[in-house]
Amino acid sequence: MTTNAMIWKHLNGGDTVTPYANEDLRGDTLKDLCDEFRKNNHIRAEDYERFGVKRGLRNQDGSGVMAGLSLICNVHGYVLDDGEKKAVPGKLIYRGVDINDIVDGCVKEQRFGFEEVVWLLLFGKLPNPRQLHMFARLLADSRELPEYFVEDMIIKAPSPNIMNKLARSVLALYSYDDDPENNSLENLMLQSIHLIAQLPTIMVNAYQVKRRHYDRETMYFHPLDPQQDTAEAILGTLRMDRKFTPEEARLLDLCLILHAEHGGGNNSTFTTRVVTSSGSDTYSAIAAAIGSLKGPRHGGANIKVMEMLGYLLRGVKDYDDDEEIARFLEKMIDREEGDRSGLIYGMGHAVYTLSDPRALILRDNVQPLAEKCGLSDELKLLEAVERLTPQVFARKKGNTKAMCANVDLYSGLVYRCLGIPQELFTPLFAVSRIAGWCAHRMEESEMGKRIIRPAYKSVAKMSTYVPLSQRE
Ligand SMILES: CC(=O)SCCNC(=O)CCNC(=O)[C@H](O)C(C)(C)COP(=O)(O)OP(=O)(O)OC[C@H]1O[C@@H](n2cnc3c(N)ncnc32)[C@H](O)[C@@H]1OP(=O)(O)O
Ligand SMILES: O=C([O-])CC(=O)C(=O)O
Repeated sequence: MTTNAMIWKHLNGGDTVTPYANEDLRGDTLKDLCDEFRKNNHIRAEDYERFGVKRGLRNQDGSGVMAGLSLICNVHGYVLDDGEKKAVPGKLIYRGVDINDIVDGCVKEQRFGFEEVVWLLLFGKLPNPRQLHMFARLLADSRELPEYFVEDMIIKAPSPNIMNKLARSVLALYSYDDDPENNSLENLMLQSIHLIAQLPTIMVNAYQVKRRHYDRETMYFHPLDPQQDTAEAILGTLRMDRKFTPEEARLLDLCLILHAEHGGGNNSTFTTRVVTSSGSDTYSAIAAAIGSLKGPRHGGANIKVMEMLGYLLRGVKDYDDDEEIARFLEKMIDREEGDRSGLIYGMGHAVYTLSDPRALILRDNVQPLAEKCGLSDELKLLEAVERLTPQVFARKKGNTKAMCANVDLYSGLVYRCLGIPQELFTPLFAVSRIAGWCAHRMEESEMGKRIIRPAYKSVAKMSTYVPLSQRE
């Protein structure tokens, strides 16, 4: 019997009752409740325009409403020419340094870059060799979880969804912290370093327990090796035989570099800033950000891309036939194919127009690997999605707005080449993006100085209070 059922039984004097009376709710009652909601809740589309509401905090041209100043990142996707938005190739700049230069530097020197990026994001300047060495060792030494945390919080409370488990584990770490409510810079720094180091450990442990509990497979709890950098630690604890090649670890490291930060306005980072601005604790802010990233329009799109690929592989007969693929994509937009959401995952972006630099780097890296990994058809189809979606949109919606592949289109193929299970794709995004979240939390806490509080225009009509006995 589940805990809920037991509590329910207790409350009902020993009679077993369905928890939350779900059985009753599933029938007509639930339908009636939803009908009641629909009857009383409708906002006319024209009212948004009438009251100048910036839906999704967007200006008329799709650009984001300016919500703050930041030193951390610049996401450059268009230029304004005489007030008009002009599409340009995308640029991603961490603390003034172009992401392409960071990647090229690490590739040239054949070394890991994630630790360097975390330092850069948190402190504001590239580390020197001594600082980098010290910081990489500090992160490695901080990866262990508190005593009995895995037993009490992960093994005893598995989740079928690793993002859900990450959020719950981060919240649970609050009670293992001696000073969780202290929002001084020193304490935020300490908590940030611990969380950045521990999230990969939580992810792998949560996955192993999920395997055992839900998939009835063997789970492995390999000890951490304090000599390993983040990407190596992930592969070394995830794989049954603990083995991986330096090339594999560097490819995973590349993914971590690319996902680490994306400005203050992306949904999960803005969530961090919103929660931080209320003065709440680090665990609440990071758990909320994980919840945001999980969504299929944000980081969760990397799993949805693979699901979409499955629909394409099954639904398209000739993978070289652009017309057939385009027709399938049109049906996806019309909610007749795919997951019926109307979305083509991995395509489109709130800021980028001609290109997302991360998607280009990931595509360049997966192209030479796809055949060896047995993913040639998958790559061919994703390239077709990238090539054809803008045309399909132009045909369907009659607009020629520039639209590009985003970071989520090719990341899943890279992970597949590394043998990483699909359910870890979004958690890996979180393991990397937590660096950006922490940097923004510190910036918001030190420099924001105002609770974030936008307004909602009320369009409700006044109505008189009617005593209960007189209501129909
Ligand atoms: C890490 C990341 O978060 S990257 C983004 C990952 N998400 C995805 O890949 C999901 C698919 N893409 C999308 O849903 C969108 O492109 C987003 C969420 C990324 C950006 O959304 P927006 O900034 O609102 O997009 P934009 O202003 O260009 O689009 C407006 C219209 O095009 C639609 N649209 C944009 N992209 C897509 C898409 N990939 N598939 C279907 N429709 C789309 C929007 O739903 C909207 O339609 P409407 O005007 O009829 O309401
Ligand atoms: O910036 C955005 O809106 C989404 C995105 O690409 C990210 O968070 O990496």
